[in-house]
Amino acid sequence: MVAPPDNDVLWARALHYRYDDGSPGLSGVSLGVREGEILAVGGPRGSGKTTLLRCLSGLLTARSGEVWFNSVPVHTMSPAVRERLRRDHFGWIDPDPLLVPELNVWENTALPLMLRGVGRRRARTAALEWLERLDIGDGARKHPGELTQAERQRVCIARALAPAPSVLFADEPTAPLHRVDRTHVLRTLTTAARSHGITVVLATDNPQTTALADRTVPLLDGRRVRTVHLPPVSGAAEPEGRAACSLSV
Ligand SMILES: Nc1ncnc2c1ncn2[C@@H]1O[C@H](COP(=O)(O)OP(=O)(O)OP(=O)(O)O)[C@@H](O)[C@H]1O
Repeated sequence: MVAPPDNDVLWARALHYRYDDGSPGLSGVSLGVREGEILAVGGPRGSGKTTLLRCLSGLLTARSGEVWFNSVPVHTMSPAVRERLRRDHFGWIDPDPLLVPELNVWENTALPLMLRGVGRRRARTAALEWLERLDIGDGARKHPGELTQAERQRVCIARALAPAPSVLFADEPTAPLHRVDRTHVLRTLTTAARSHGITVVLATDNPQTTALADRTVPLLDGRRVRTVHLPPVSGAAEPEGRAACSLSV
């Protein structure tokens, strides 16, 4: 087992994953994520973005390959230890805004903090601060059923940021939002992550989203690819004069 570079908060080597029905999820993906970096995982639908985030976060165990978090091997951890790692150090945002319907907005937001042992009053204060930042403070006492889908997603983002996780995994976090909302929410998310030193791994097929990241790792058919921009073809009119192709690396 080769130890990962010191400055990578997350490091994965040769990850392979296959679903129970035989669908290939990942075919030998390696990558490193630096501390405080906002890394976008790009690629079209079905390219393996969600599978990669799940393997990196310990939600799925790769069939082969290694995942390290702060130089600690995750791939050899027992399920219980992996669960604790996720609870204490990782945050997750899904494309679908799932909240506990019986709890109000601030209680939903405070839940991960309370699961980490933070007292109710402190957890409530932190939750309210994050809800304000995401422009949903007025709805703190409402229940999820009284919110729009976009408002519920803002709550999910506040809930993921409130415990200041070491790494935030965001799987298409703005998928349910309107275009106008999208930029604002993404900027809030990335600014908050940067100011709190939170590393973000963001799955997206949206160029607007990748533009806010420090770096993009593109996937295709479960493999990392490198996009190569070819020089303009002389005599051809723009934009057809430029072409791009993807190579497996
Ligand atoms: N639960 C599952 N069972 C079987 N196959 C799956 C499952 N989830 C994903 N796959 C398959 O694994 C491959 C990678 O899917 P994945 O969801 O990781 O891609 P993605 O890039 O995140 O796509 P999307 O943007 O549609 O979510 C696809 O071929 C997909 O059909």
